[in-house]
Amino acid sequence: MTDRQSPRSGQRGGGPRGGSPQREGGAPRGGAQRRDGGQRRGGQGAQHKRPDPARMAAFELQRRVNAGDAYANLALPEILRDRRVSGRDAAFATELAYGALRLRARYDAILSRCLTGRELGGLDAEVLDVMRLGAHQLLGMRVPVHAAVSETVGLARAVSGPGPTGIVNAVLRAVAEKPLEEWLEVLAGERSGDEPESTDEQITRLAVTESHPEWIVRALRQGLAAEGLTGEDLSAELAAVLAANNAPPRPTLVARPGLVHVEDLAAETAKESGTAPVPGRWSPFALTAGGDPARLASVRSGAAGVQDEGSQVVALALLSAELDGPDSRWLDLCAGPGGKAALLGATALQEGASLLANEVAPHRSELVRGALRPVLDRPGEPAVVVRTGDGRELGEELPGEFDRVLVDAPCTGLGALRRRPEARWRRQPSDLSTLGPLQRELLTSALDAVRPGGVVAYVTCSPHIAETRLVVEDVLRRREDVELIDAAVALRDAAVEDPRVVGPYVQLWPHRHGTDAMFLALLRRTEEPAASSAARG
Ligand SMILES: C[S@@+](CC[C@H](N)C(=O)[O-])C[C@H]1O[C@@H](n2cnc3c(N)ncnc32)[C@H](O)[C@@H]1O
Repeated sequence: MTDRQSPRSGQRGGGPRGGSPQREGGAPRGGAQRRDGGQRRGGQGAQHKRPDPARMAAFELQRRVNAGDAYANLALPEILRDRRVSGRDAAFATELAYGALRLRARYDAILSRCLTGRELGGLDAEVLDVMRLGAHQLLGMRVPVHAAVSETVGLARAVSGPGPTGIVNAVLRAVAEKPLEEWLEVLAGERSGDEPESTDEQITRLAVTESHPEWIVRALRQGLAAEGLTGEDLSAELAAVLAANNAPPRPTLVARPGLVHVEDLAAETAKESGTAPVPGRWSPFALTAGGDPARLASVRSGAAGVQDEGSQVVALALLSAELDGPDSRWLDLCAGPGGKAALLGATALQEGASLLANEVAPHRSELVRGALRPVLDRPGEPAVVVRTGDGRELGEELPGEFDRVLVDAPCTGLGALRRRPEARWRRQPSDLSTLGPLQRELLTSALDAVRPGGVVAYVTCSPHIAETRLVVEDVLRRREDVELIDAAVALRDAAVEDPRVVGPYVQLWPHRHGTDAMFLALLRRTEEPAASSAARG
């Protein structure tokens, strides 16, 4: 234990980090270093040597994700372990596979322009995945052309036999003829006449050049427009957020208050990784560091964890919101896997509050238990407790019981696309029709569970207005015992000094804040529970 640094008294941990997101893991540009320490020989003799394990690992991940239903972040560690790929090779494999997954639409558009007399869809799926990996080495990783082409041809031979090697070689050589900037101009196309680009044209163009499904480009545009952006500002920010989604973030750590001091965690990470950690830009408990967080003793003990700064600051904003009366019973209604619950639980322990962390999925409530392990099962009251159950029922079961409630609602996750390379291709607009009613019911239940005068934070890791402000406005319309309070004020009190964050809703953005695109609304109960039920009826 260190001295008690509370979210409500903590100081910001240093100046703005600034700069754009870094390349993941600092992978080498000229091709991976071989596990035996030898340097790759580029093109010479590559036709007859086995593909290197890093590229094989990247290919296997592509296949598992594109042909199956694997999640890249879960499958990759297993693949790297099985293929004994580690260190710089693992970083190379990660950057290669994640980049090819994220930028699939961009690369497919380029590859199809380089395929003469054939349709991309007519290629074997394995061959197409090999080509995507080749394209990313050439255009996204600056691997020298001879190495990228010959290694990719070797990979094609290893996975599909000699048949496709000719076409892979020809297509990649054509890809290599232009740098990325020129390809992007080609994809953007020549527009004739002086007519300004229409919104639909802009969305179609960006969907290809920035590799996102059109419905997501449209949703992000709407989210930015909801903040009052128009014209060139809107276009510039839309392009910036899409680009930010394509840049892998470095993992951010949280030093859970009262369990480890952020400066001690910084010293630990510096020792472990050999690189200087960078203090958080917003959260006083955040730092960004190189190396593998899982190797840190503080992470293994649960005193620290990996947590995006956006997630940290929305939880801190709930605790900063002004409250009259008691402030000792907190609820996290949708707690799995437990990142925000762990921050709330550590603070609860410091401040003598209790926390009920609720999660509907049993396997995810086990994850919550794991995240909360340093603060669970402490003798005496108040306590940090994990419950498995449907959050929609909690408002009726425990009406008016809590002073502060977090609803971190299940959502499309469109705010975290940069860390989930396949998510943009898996999510569908139809997901909103199941999530919308659930989000409304969970928020309603949270408002029933909070006492009059208490505060509810409605949070999503999505900037899609259908799951952010429209949900809140709908619920507000149906109840007379709830008022919206300015989340920007609470966020400022908690940590975030950014004049661009204007209430009452708060929307963080990866291109502005370097965080996931977290949404936060704060609502206060104003009447007795009975009145709320009547109003809901
Ligand atoms: C966005 S995640 C929460 C993330 C979490 N707060 C954290 O910081 O780690 C939403 C969670 O809500 C859970 N969930 C979905 N439906 C629920 C329900 N009816 N009641 C409670 N939890 C639910 C999901 O299983 C998921 O774990």
